[in-house]
Amino acid sequence: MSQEARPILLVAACALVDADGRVLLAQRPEGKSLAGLWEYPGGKVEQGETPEETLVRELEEELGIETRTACLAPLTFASHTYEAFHLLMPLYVCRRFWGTPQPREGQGLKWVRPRDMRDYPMPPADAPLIPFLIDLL
Ligand SMILES: Nc1nc2c([nH]c(=O)n2[C@H]2C[C@H](O)[C@@H](COP(=O)(O)OP(=O)(O)OP(=O)(O)O)O2)c(=O)[nH]1
Repeated sequence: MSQEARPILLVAACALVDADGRVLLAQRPEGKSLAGLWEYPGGKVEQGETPEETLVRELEEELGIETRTACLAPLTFASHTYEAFHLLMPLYVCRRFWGTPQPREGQGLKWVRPRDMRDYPMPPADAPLIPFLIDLL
C-alpha cells in the first residue's frame, strides 16, 4: 500500500494505575490482530466521540470499571506505521476509577510495574511509551 493510501487510525489508550504504582496490561485475545501481545486498554475512537469518551466507554466494556473524562490525564502518544494503517494513539493515565477490572472479553489482565513491562511482549507502537511511565511512576 502506498504511503498516501494508508489511513490514520486514531486509538485511545489508557495506563490505569493502582495504589502501588502498577499499570494494568491486557493481553490481546486469540483471533484478533496482534494476538497474545500485551497492550494498554482502549480502542478505536468512534465517530462523534472524543478520545476521553472512547476510554470511558471502552474501560466499561472491556473491564467493567467506571471512570470519568476528568480522571484521564494525557501522558504521551504513539505514532507508528503498520502495514494497513498509521496508528496515532494518545496514551492517558487514570488513577481514579471505580470497580475492579474484570476480563470481560476473555483477555488476560496483569498489573505490572513500568520497569518490568519489557518482560511483556507488546505491539511495536507501545514499547517506546514505557520510559514515560517509568518517569511518571
Ligand atoms: N487498545 C490498544 N490498541 C493498540 C495498542 N497498541 C496498538 O498497536 N494497538 C492497535 C491494535 C489495533 O490495531 C488497534 C486497536 O484496535 P481495537 O483494540 O479497538 O480493535 P480490535 O482489537 O478489534 O482490533 P483489530 O482486531 O480490528 O485490529 O490499535 C494498545 O496499547 N492498546
